[in-house]
Amino acid sequence: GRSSVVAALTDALDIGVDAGGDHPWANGTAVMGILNATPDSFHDGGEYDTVERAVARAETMVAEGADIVDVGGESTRPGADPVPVETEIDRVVPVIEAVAGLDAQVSVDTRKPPVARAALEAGADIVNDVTGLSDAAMRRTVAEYDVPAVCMHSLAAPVDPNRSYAYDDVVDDVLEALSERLLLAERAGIDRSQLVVDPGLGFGKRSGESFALLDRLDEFHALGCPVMVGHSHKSMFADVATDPDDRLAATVAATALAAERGADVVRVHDVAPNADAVRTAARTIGEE
Ligand SMILES: Nc1nc2ncc(COP(=O)(O)OP(=O)(O)O)nc2c(=O)[nH]1
Repeated sequence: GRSSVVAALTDALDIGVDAGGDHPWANGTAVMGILNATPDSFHDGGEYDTVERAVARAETMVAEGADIVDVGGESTRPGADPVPVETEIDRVVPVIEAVAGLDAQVSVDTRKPPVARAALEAGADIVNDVTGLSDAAMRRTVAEYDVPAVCMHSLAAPVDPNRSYAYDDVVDDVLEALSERLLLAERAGIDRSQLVVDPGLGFGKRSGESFALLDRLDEFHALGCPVMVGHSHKSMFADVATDPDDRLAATVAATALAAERGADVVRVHDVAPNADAVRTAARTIGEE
């Protein structure tokens, strides 16, 4: 049943989920295609290391049905090399300028306020911050540009995959942490209706915890925002996949489950198969 945290949040907030407006998630589950302009992203690092290759990839993803293209210039995987601001800007801005004209919204996946600002100036529509807008300067930037922002849960400390993080109940703990982030954002002048929450699968969560967050994804609507989930090819599927190097089928299955549980955005590498899963779920539950 609903946890006490969810009940408390729902009563306290008592606001409906504002998934409306002209946002890509306004009608059903939106598909966010991942475009990693990095040399070292865990799944597809280095594949789109020139602007031409990145733009071609974006065009393919839009043709396959991506509602949003998420452009990232720094890998978030544990132990990834940190990227200087200027380098990250040099990676993402030319791609965003070239992709902004496609028939999809563009999000910038960055934790750095100057990169977000440069990306927004270059035509990005959405800020995707894996630190949950933890930097006050990022909150000011999102408020100033008045754009939608993804507020993802990840642990403040660098993630050490060997350390087990003691959650009492991972869903309750992540819900409470995100609720605090949303209040901080509101204090910075960001309207809750421009925020999307994301439990951050794999970020400081062990496999079982990521699956619990996926199972109870709908409870995140208690925060009053659309809900996004990123699971594509992640290590949570390592011991689920027949071939450990091929996690596509597990990813697509999880997409269907997330859509059935009310996900407003799914963040994936392979757009066409996951768009099929979204439509399959919508057809099954009668939303299409
Ligand atoms: N909102 C959101 N953003 C994210 N950004 C990166 C990754 C990690 O995946 P990927 O970008 O493919 O790998 P890397 O960080 O190595 O580039 N996961 C999420 C996620 O789950 N949610």
